[in-house]
Amino acid sequence: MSFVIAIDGPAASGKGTLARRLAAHYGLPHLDTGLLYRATACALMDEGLPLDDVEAAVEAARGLSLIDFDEARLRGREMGEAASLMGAMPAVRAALIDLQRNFASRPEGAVLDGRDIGTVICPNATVKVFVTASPETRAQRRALELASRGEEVDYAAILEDVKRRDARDSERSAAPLKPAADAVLLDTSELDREQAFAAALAIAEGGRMKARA
Ligand SMILES: Nc1ncnc2c1ncn2[C@@H]1O[C@H](COP(=O)(O)OP(=O)(O)O)[C@@H](O)[C@H]1O
Ligand SMILES: Nc1ccn([C@@H]2O[C@H](COP(=O)(O)OP(=O)(O)O)[C@@H](O)[C@H]2O)c(=O)n1
Repeated sequence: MSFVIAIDGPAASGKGTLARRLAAHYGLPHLDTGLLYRATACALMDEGLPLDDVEAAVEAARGLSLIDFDEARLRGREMGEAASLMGAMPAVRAALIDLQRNFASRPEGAVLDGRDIGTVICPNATVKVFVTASPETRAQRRALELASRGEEVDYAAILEDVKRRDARDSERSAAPLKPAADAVLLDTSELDREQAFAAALAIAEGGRMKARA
């Protein structure tokens, strides 16, 4: 039976960390779909094109190749902001659907994390988790992450980034950030990485058992 786990949530909530660990636990492939939006923005920047050029963004999205991703660059602060501009363009979202659904349709299943996995990309996922944490907690985690990557960090500016991105992602017309009706909410504000993983694993096991029954 194919086992698809959809993890959604706002910026720096811990989606990627949980998705990676669940994928390793179950031996499933993992796709961080935020990287698709980040790589689309990066392609425009590299060509010196404005980030509101919809046609160029769609072309860049269609031309993405998962194996070419320079993750260190894509995960920088500037690219997160630019990616959310890409995510607000319905045509860019449409151009990325097939790649994500193909990834999710592997026979064994897959783990995908993003903003619209449970609502749009994989509405029939076996398990859906919506990960949240307070904006202050998320900004703190992102600041530590960026500092560990060698970026200069300003906590107040990162908190502003997180709030601005939350608002843009939640208020856009196409696939806004929101929990699917059948998603389980997981607030990790008070949980360390191990506790958050244990909670996510319990949710995943619950969904797996239910699907088998
Ligand atoms: N429960 C947690 N407690 C503390 N730090 C965490 C927790 N979950 C994730 N992190 C850290 O927070 C940062 C953002 O997590 P990440 O999984 O990349 O979030 P997202 O994919 O939602 O943007 C990473 O540096 C990660 O190691
Ligand atoms: N499935 C997805 C994934 C990301 N995105 C967009 O891409 C941006 C970057 O996503 P990300 O998951 O890499 O960002 P973080 O949550 O890691 O900060 C988000 O702010 C969204 O606007 C999206 O619209 N849909």
